[in-house]
Amino acid sequence: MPLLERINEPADLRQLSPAQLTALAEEIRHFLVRHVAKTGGHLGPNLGVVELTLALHRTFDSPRDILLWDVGHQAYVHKLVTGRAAEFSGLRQRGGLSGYPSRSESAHDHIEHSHASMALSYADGMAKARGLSGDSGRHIVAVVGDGALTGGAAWEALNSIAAAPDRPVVIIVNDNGRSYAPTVGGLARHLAALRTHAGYEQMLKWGKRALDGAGPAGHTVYRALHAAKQGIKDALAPQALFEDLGLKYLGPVDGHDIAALEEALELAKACHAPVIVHCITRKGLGYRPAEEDETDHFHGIGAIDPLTGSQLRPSGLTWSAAFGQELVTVAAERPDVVAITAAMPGSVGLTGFATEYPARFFDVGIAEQHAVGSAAGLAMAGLHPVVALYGTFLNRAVDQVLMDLALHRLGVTLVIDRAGVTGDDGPSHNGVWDLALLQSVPGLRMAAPRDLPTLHEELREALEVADAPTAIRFPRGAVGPGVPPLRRADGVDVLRESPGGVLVVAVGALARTALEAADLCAQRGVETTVVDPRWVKPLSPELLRLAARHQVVVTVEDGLRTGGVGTVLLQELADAGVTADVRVLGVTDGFPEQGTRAEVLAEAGLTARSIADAVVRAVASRTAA
Ligand SMILES: Cc1ncc(C[n+]2csc(CCOP(=O)(O)OP(=O)(O)O)c2C)c(N)n1
Ligand SMILES: CC(=O)[C@@H](O)[C@H](O)COP(=O)(O)O
Ligand SMILES: [Mg+2]
Repeated sequence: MPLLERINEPADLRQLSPAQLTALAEEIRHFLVRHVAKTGGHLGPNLGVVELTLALHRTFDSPRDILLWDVGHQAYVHKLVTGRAAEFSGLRQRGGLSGYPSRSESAHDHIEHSHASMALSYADGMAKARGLSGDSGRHIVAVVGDGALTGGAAWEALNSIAAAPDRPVVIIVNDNGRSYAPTVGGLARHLAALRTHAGYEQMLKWGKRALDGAGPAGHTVYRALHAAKQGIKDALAPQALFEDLGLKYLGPVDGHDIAALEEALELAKACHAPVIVHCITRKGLGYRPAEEDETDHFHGIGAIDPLTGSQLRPSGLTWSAAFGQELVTVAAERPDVVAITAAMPGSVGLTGFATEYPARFFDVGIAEQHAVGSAAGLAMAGLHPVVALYGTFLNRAVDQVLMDLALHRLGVTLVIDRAGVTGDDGPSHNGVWDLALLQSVPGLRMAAPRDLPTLHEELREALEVADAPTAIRFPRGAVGPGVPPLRRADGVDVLRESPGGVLVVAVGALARTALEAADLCAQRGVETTVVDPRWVKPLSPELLRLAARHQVVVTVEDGLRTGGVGTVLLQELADAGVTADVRVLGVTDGFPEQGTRAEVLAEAGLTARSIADAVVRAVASRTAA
């Protein structure tokens, strides 16, 4: 019987011999490749934490002890050893296993969102609560990647954790040297310097073994060496930043050597003080296509051929790639244009720009607030920064957009990728907040391209704005076919025109769906005019004039219904005394259950059929009134 089938709970791991643990790790790697190749997911990160997860669950007693996973994308092995192997065929699917920890799945799970650099804050809070409850026997362990450690929130928590030696937290730094791309910055350099410790520690071990064979004299020499260890350490290796903060530092430890890991974890457990265990791991370990993938070691993949690692459903030209290609073109004409990413150069389409213009490209690590804040500095110096990030991660930098960009009226362009529903990455990844959040930013101008031509146009228009922040937002996935306008009036693209009294205002990439809905309406005797406002903040006066000429106005946006474009239009029409019947269609549940983008959009009533139903109902109720 496969060993994995014998593991129903972490305690089962403690019965295994070292040889069985090695065999189990092998089985787990095969299991991960077999399943994630079908479902897609974070294969590379999870292949890198197999031994670490086994050692953690053998040393600590979850769920009595708390195991926290920063980001949580690397918790598949944790799920496997906590009784969920049978559910992996439904990973990241509607009604299936979440791609992140989920309290509804298991008492072993705690943090459910996927936003980096927060686990240490939970650990600090839980440690304080443990102190108040007197439950000193409970260990609190947080696994934080080297990438997540570049996030400011992690240092806010470390500052607090280090200040309380009587509030022990075990911090596992899972250091594989990468976020997606190699982790950047001074911290990454420091961790790398500490990693060289590995050589130093090996040298000590070798010295011990060699001297052990030399009898009492050898022991005397080794004891002298060991006594001088701190001096040697300071001389040969960098003084660990963490120790200067007041945290104990253990490591670096080979993150794939279960015995060495357990030795270090037992030491950490016995520390009874805040302690860092610095584990050196390799993302993608044990699966050659991931190991050899220099882009991101299969950080996050779609379905692949497990034999070759090749993508089964290549997506064609994505919005991210289209943006990146256009920015490279523009940058040739605009030497003032610079680009910033928060540790996701490939995902947001900036790899080409980074290659062409390395001096004008900045990866700030997983630090969105700093990405926007540093853009303010670049703009004040006369440059035009383009900050490319995912919609859901922009949320944590809204204050910087408000106070550092808008208040100073700085020409910075935010390129908001994965805007709108993403779906299979679960509720914390949908980029549904940007349209509503940014509506509140004074002076900020926002565009939502519907296809490639409008992406190019609106990006260039945004880059011309030097006295206010601008934002361009587009969804995950392929750009799709063009949607040519019949005509453009004062910035508004008329996509379909009819004498009927219904106006459909389609925001961004949903324009094509809105046109399909218009066809369905026509089949039911309702003729509609469909327009794309292109710039959704501020709304064009022409849009208000168009709306005032129609009895029914239906707005459609891939974003929160409350506070989005439709809400603003409704308010502006009311302010102008327009009596049109306005129906706002958008995402009403900000935290939809995971599923495909199509499933979540359907649930939100944003399919062609559901939009057509809404239009026909609005006309019927208007007629009845
Ligand atoms: C605030 C935030 N920004 C960006 C991301 C996207 N993201 C997911 S995992 C990841 C890299 C994490 O690197 P690390 O913490 O080292 O974990 P590893 O994947 O190497 O195990 C990033 C940037 C995120 N989850 N949260
Ligand atoms: C965990 C995380 O935040 C990222 O890895 C994210 O899952 C990537 O999303 P995309 O697959 O849309 O790039
Ligand atoms: Mg990493």
